[in-house]
Amino acid sequence: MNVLRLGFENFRNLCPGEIFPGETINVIHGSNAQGKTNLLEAIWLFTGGHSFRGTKDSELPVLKDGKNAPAASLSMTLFTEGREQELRLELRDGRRSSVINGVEKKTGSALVGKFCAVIFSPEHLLLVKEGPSRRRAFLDGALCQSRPAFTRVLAHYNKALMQRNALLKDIPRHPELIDTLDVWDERLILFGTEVVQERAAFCKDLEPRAAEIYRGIAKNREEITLSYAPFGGAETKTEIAERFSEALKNARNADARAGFTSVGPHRDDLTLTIDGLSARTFGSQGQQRSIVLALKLAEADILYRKTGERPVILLDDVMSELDMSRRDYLLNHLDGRQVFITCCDPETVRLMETGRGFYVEKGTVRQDTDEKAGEVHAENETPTCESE
Ligand SMILES: Nc1ncnc2c1ncn2[C@@H]1O[C@H](COP(=O)(O)OP(=O)(O)OP(=O)(O)O)[C@@H](O)[C@H]1O
Repeated sequence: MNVLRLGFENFRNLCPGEIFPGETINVIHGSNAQGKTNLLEAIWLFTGGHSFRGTKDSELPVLKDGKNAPAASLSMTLFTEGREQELRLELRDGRRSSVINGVEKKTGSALVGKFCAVIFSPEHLLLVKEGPSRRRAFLDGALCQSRPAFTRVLAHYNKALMQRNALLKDIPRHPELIDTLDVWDERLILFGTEVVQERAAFCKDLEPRAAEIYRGIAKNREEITLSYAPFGGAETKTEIAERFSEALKNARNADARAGFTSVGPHRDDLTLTIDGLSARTFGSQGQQRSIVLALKLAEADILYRKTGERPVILLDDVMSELDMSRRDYLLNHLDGRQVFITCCDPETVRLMETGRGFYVEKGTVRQDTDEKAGEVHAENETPTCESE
């Protein structure tokens, strides 16, 4: 799929306007705090997801006299499913509504599945830098997008886990309740086994793709591995269920004392290595950035294989800490994908062999005159918001 046009009105600091992106690389450049990420965020919201910066919907419309305006409006012309489609997203009083090809929908979630994108923002570096929960969230998020049925399985597992934990907290006051744990153990094993199998199958799919992309980014100088192997690497459904059941039994008394469930897929990790060493402990800033990028781009490829539509790639502030050859990979070797990259350095635009540049200043977005190399910005005069 390809974004052909994006329109924005009253959205954050962006001056009302529209852009016509190219179908390959689109570099959005400008100084700090001019509105580059806001533009990326406007595109992202068409996935139906929340802001990737954790902002509430009511805070997204433009600030006027210290208050957010009541409404913001975004529109997109998208080429998908073999034709042009018109999408509109309205944010009014913190609520979303949408219009898809002229048909009004009461919710913004009606857009889910219409527009697909994969986002990399600096916060995603926590996927390598922090503990296992970030990596589990990455796996589960990617699985929910590519296999919607997984969302239900995960919800059932989390519900059973919550109920088991509530029961464990009651046991010190009512020791006789310990026998009723069996019911919740059964449910945890039923859904947990499926969670583990789905994650393991996804990682098997993801690893060769991510490794190939990483080799491209690092110009074949480094190798990465991904490993998700809970319960001693058990593979079959029966094996996983047996080992999970055994682990729950062994941990039962300790869990009752602690008041929570200490074993299961909610404690799993995805191990990432670069040249055999833990990416979290030993990876440099550039290597950590590169491995997260490889995971995200591989996730996009898997989505493409499952849905037949290539997700749009949104890369926010990805260039800093990457050397020239890694930048060159992102700008010139992501063939067949529509990519939006934000950066401060106008030199980045000159490294791009084909694509479009957009210059953002004080919320005004202008397309560069030079289609190929994006010779800085079109007009000589400083663009300003009409409302200023
Ligand atoms: N609701 C809003 N209304 C008006 N302005 C806003 C709103 N939300 C954020 N801003 C402003 O938008 C400006 C641009 O933010 P943005 O994150 O897009 O910058 P950027 O160009 O990506 O900068 P950087 O290179 O530093 O990441 C900020 O100065 C911010 O204060």
